[in-house]
Amino acid sequence: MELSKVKNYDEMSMEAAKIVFQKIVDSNRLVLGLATGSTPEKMYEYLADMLNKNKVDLSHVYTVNLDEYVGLSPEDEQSYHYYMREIFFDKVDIPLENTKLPNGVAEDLGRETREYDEMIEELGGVDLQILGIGRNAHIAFNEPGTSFESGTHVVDLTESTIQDNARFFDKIEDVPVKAVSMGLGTIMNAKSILLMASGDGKRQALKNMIHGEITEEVPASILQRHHDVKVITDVADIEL
Ligand SMILES: O=P(O)(O)OC[C@H]1O[C@](O)(CO)[C@@H](O)[C@@H]1O
Repeated sequence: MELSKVKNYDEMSMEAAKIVFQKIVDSNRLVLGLATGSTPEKMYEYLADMLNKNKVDLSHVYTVNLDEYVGLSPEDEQSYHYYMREIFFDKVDIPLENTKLPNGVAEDLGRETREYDEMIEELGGVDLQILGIGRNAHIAFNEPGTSFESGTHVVDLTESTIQDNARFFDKIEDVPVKAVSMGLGTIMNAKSILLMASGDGKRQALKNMIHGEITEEVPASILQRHHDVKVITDVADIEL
């Protein structure tokens, strides 16, 4: 694991954007795993700026997102489909057919999860996976207790995640209680991983992830077993 300590959210976002930008420019074909949530917002903004200023062609870039809420259609403003279009896809010149997210309104969710994993495999796997981390050390929507071997699956969100995400909704009852999420096994298959964490609220999760026991109770702790993880954080007293 590699650690980059930065001063603030802005620096974290810029450093991450530069890494992703370079990877895009250096590759003939790239599968990017994308995350949502508040953490990567500014990174997408910086990345879009860099791509546009340099007129980078993105027809060789494919994206697969980590997760989507169950019950929210792509047109729903709270859906991750909507978030990705608003924050990134509509701002850059990427063919929309290259961008994939789980379908949270699929009639058969079990089939959706299987087909999502197959789709990732057909693309050749994820080259670079961007991650945030939840306060309870969840990555994607893999809550404590999720199997380290899990593929894409349907998740019951924990109370703490529902509370954390309530800020994006008018009222807490509107927060979906289930999501379709890539599994920990899926994430571990990525060739490289870039995890961003900002703010003191993530301190304990980061400490547990880096130094704690590798246990399914701390989903992000599995990253200790990945050979190519870079963490960028503005949390002051985090060490490797
Ligand atoms: O970036 P945030 O909003 O703090 O969320 C942290 C994590 O929680 C999720 O939004 C899911 O709840 C992840 O996608 C994200 O990595």
